[in-house]
Amino acid sequence: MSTQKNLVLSVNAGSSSLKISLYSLSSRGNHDSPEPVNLLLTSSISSISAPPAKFSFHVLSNDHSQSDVKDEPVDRITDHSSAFSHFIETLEHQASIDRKRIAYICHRVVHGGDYSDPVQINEESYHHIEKLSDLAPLHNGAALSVIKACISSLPDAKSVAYFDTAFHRSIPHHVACYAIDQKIANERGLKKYGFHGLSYSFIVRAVSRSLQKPIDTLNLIVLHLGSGASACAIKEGKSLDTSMGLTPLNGLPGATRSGAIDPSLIFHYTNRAGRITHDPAMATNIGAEDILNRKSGWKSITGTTDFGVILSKAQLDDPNPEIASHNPYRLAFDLFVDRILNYIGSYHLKLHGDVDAIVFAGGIGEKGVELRRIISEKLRCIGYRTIDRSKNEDAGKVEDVVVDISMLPSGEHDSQGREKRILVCKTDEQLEMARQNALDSNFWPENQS
Ligand SMILES: Nc1ncnc2c1ncn2[C@@H]1O[C@H](COP(=O)(O)OP(=O)(O)O)[C@@H](O)[C@H]1O
Ligand SMILES: CC(=O)OP(=O)(O)O
Ligand SMILES: [Mg+2]
Repeated sequence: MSTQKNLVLSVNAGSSSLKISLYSLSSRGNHDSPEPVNLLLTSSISSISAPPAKFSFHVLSNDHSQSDVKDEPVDRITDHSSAFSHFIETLEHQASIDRKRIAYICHRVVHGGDYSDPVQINEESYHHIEKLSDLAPLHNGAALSVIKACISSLPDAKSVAYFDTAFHRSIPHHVACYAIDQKIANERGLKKYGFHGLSYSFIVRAVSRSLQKPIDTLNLIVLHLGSGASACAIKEGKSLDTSMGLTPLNGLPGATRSGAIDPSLIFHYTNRAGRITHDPAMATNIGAEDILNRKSGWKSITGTTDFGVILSKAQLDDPNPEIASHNPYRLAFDLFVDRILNYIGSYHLKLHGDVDAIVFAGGIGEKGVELRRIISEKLRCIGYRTIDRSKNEDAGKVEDVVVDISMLPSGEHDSQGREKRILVCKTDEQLEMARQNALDSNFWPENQS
């Protein structure tokens, strides 16, 4: 058994899930290898916020059948930290991998404030991330609880934080600014930060490779639709605008999040609209942030956080526009389509119509066949390709990371040479972090040529 310390563990604390992947570094100096890391195992814990949580574990080896677990309900997983402990126990018992070989643990940290690069966790960076927790109430605290668990269960590995916000540092100042007193905005850092950045960076690279088009020529409208959902306008490979804002609450609705509302709504919703507080004396206060982050979205409209269930019960074949007034699943579906179209329309204009592709990603974007079909039909009037029914239905079944689901008459493109395709991308934030880690000379000086 190898004892080389050359493994990278990537941990992605989403709002409702924990996704973990373990990689080894590809042969050093092998520039032909498409990725600088090789996947050894993956694990995911979903439905953390809608128990029982479901645990999956998959080892990539010739004989992995004995160690595989698929969607096993685990009652004792109640939060991200217990989810991570369950993973570590399974790793110990099911996989013959020596934990001491893990050199780095990459943590997806959703809010990084003004950090533009990954940072190694030490007392100072830990406290900085902790201070930002109020700006990502469903995420930063969960990521910190996993970082703590790693420090105690994997003491030989170094933890590094990778930030969702970093990708959006290219958003122009006037786009990131809110129309409020600029002195207060500057003092308090009140601006659009944007999230899902690790996913967007992965997607830009994957689409560039798939379309064989350099990143700095790529214009995309990407829809990352998961428990949290956002849209991003990407110009020449960089974020131009995105739908989430100061916090991951703004923009599209999500599993338990309202998305954009008139900010005054909250004062009419409840007269106890205080802020979320960590002070136990105030624990009974139903804060505005709690209502909008945890008690809204699909859960509040339909009772389920699972968009797959919403699609199956939305009676999408019924063309009656009134159906949404008595079918809550249809209401959720129609409302989501409406909000997604708001962003596509606006980003299409911001990109002057020069768009290479609309990309669907995230759990809903990758699995929601009907959502893709209905949105794509509405995009034909602005020049996007018709989607191919069977390519759309099979997108989740093929191995490819990027699947073109549009009917594309070969060589056809608009006056700017852009083909306006519709793509599905199996995004992978864990791989994005591991890749960035493996290529970083600060972490692997001996691995660089
Ligand atoms: N068959 C399906 N069709 C549409 N959406 C689905 C399906 N299965 C799962 N989903 C949605 O995918 C979401 C999870 O997406 P994911 O991107 O993995 O979430 P997270 O934000 O936790 O990372 C679930 O909350 C569920 O709503
Ligand atoms: C930023 C965000 O909402 O992330 P997730 O969708 O993983 O919860
Ligand atoms: Mg996610």
